Parts: sequence; C-alpha cells; structure tokens
Amino acid sequence: MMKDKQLELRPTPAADGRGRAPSASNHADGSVEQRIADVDWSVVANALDDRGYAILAGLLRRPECEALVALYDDRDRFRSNVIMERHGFGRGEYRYFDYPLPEPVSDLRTALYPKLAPIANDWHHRLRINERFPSTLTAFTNECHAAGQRKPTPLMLRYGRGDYCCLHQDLYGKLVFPFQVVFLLSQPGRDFDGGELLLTDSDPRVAGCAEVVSLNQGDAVVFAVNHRPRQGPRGFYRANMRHGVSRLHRGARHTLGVIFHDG
Ligand SMILES: O=C(O)CCC(=O)C(=O)O
Ligand SMILES: [Fe+2]
Repeated sequence: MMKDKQLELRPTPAADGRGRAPSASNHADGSVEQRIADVDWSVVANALDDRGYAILAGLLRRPECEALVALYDDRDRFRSNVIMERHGFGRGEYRYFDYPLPEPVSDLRTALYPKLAPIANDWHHRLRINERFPSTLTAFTNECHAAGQRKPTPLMLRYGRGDYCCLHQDLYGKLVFPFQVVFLLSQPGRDFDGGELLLTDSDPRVAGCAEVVSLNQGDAVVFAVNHRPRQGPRGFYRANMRHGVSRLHRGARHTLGVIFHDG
C-alpha cells in the first residue's frame, strides 16, 4: 500500500523559506517535545479538515517504541485489562494506564494537546458547539475531573495473529476532546502482517468512505474521535467517524493510544 505523501508531516527545514521549525535531522536525538514542536501544525490542521486524519511520520525512534512496548508487561502500570472478545469489541487485548502515567506517555499527551486544542476549537466553532478547550492539558484534565471523568484513558493495545478491533469511537462521558492519536510501535512486514488501522466516515448525506492508514513503526496518526465538520450547502454539518483495525495475518502488533479526555 502506497502512503499518502500529502499527509506525511515530517518536520521540515527552515531553509524551505516557509518559516517552519528546524529540520528533524538537527534534532535526531532531540526530545519528543522538540519533534512535536517541529511539526508544521498548519499542515496537520489542513489534513484534518480535508480527511479527518493526519499522519505524523517518525515521531518516535525505534528504541522509544521498544521501551513503550516493554511497559505492556508491567501490570502495575495499568488500571484495567480488556479482553476484546469478551465484550464483542474484536479479538486481542488492551490495557488502560493508571495515573501517574509513565513519563513518555504523559510527555506525549502533554505536548500534543496544546497543538491540537486550537484546531479542536476551530472545529467546535464550525459545528456550532459552544464548548471551547483550554490551552493546556492540565486545565482540560481539571475540567474532566470536575465533571466526574477521572480515569486516565491512554492505552496500549496488543494484537497477535487473527486479532482485530471492531469499528468504534472512544467516548467515555460528556466531555470529549475531538482528536486522538495512535502510535504504531511495531514495524509492518517485519513484526507483523495485516493489522491495518481503518478509518470510516459515515455521513447522512453521501455514501460512507473508508481509509486504510498505512503507518511505519514510530509514526503517529491524529484522527477525529467522533465526528468532523463537513461543508454542506447550508454550512458545516457533522460527519460521523469510527476507527478499527483489520485482522492480523502474522506476528505481533503493538500500539499506544492517546486519548485526551479522561473517562
Ligand atoms: O491499534 C490501533 O491501531 C487502534 C487503537 C485504538 O483503537 C485507540 O487507540 O483508540
Ligand atoms: Fe480506539
């Protein structure tokens, strides 16, 4: 499957004359926060507007992915373990982290939130939804906790051969941050085959679409949690989005899911 180059948002050099942040190669060993700062977020905003998702290529290095995968077996890190088959969610399992989140997970959630909050506010404006998001994750988390949504929602998923995840939305209460991010921690072709992230669009006015999001190890994809604004003849309306994972044919696939509202 060819990747859609348009949606691959590697940090690009300032030399391109468009005032972007310095190149990723200057920050090869830089922090994840720096890599997130180096992404051109206006390109992300445009991709989200056009298709409801955007790929952030190469956000994590291979050793960082491996360190995250290793957390999966540390049961004390997690508040719950879900066997998907038992709930009709698919086949495979996932675990929700407990607070305090492991530092790399917390760092990613904290650094991504302020980049996405302005885009989230713009979507709410277009969809005529009154709620606005504060500029920091701490402030938003306080709002979630005050509304009774106190459980952390970042999760790790592990799929083996034959496992899959049914189409769903990650909603846990009244407060919903409209974007979530999935990091692929394993390498397709080497660690596993099959197991592709699927995004579907169901729209009351036009035929629904599906996208297969091809990722490499360390790539992240930002996508709409529940719906996205679509331009209609009388302004914007809500197109419903769901995500899932196709069946794994071989190997093991790990992902980290970063959801911003607590549950
Ligand atoms: O494993 C995947 O690619 C999907 C993960 C997921 O459903 C989530 O993070 O909410
Ligand atoms: Fe999900």
